Amino acid sequence: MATIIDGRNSAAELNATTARRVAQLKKKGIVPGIAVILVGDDPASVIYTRNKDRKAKKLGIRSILKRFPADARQAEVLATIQEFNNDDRINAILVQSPLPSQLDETTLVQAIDPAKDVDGFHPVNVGKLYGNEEGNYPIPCTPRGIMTMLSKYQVPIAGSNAVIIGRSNLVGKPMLSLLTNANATVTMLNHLTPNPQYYTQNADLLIVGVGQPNFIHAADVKKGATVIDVGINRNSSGHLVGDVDFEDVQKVAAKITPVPGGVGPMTIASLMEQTVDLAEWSE
Ligand SMILES: NC(=O)C1=CN([C@@H]2O[C@H](COP(=O)(O)OP(=O)(O)OC[C@H]3O[C@@H](n4cnc5c(N)ncnc54)[C@H](OP(=O)(O)O)[C@@H]3O)[C@@H](O)[C@H]2O)C=CC1
Ligand SMILES: Nc1nc(=O)c2c([nH]1)NC[C@@H]1CN(c3ccc(C(=O)N[C@@H](CCC(=O)O)C(=O)O)cc3)C=[N+]21
Repeated sequence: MATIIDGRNSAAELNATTARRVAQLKKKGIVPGIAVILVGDDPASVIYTRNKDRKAKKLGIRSILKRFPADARQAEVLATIQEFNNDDRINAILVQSPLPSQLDETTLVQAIDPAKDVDGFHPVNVGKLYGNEEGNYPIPCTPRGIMTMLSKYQVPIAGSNAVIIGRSNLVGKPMLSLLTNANATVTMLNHLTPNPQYYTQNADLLIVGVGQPNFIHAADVKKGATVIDVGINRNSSGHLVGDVDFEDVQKVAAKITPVPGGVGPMTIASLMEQTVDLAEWSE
């Protein structure tokens, strides 16, 4: 049976450190602040923003949620981003995705001050990660949380064969940069990849971010592999499930993340960590 990589426990540990860092900043009169912009009422986004808001307040981080109706205009969202850019009490800004189709996500993300870009989506920060640059810059929170868990559970990365399924800007692409920078040999699959098992069966580290329940079974996985399930789906009975058939895959994997309780809680903890990073870097 596989070791379960416990995201809740890892998140609790990280949040304790973040709370101590917030307390240190408060002694200097600094309160970290995050602003989340949510347009419309995509159910997953509503849950995610509520969890973030709750966690931020618990850790002593100022949290502002700015909500717009689904028919919001580009100019008004843009104006709000400018306001947060100019607000000294806010050092982290996040525009929740997905956005309604009348809004241009690229333009909105590029309007965020790169020093306040807590999602690490601004092209300046994307470029720094891609270039493996030194120094302080934000990186996407889901991949960051995954790297933290891999390190905590001593999963070897350098010299490993890593396979990522999915190529989004939020998950797959930043994960590709982080693993490549850490000296893994990385293969990234998409929906047109012929014979995906050819890759997955040779993966020491398999990262799955597709958005389909039961996408990965034991037969797809190399014995002794580490499997990271990023997917968040509802199954036919309404329960939250990942992309990996957990019961089946845990028979062959050495280490595996569950859903819920895996990547999700670490994403939020990493977002809080990075909010405090940005506050410290801007001191
Ligand atoms: N736990 C967490 O913290 C987070 C969870 N998520 C979850 O992770 C999942 C992925 O999110 P996100 O990256 O934003 O989603 P996207 O929908 O943007 O991307 C999905 C990716 O999966 C690929 N894909 C779809 N079908 C196949 C297939 N049959 N074979 C190979 N690849 C395939 C797509 O390929 P192609 O590009 O070719 O279409 C695409 O690149 C979702 O379930 C989301 O809810 C997301 C972010 C954070
Ligand atoms: N700009 C932007 N940045 C994101 O990082 C981003 C986004 N948009 N859009 C949506 C996805 C999705 N996402 C999740 C984060 C935490 C949980 C999470 O906390 N999950 C818990 C369970 C939550 C529950 O029980 O409902 C778990 O997996 O255990 C889920 C999903 C971040 N995303």
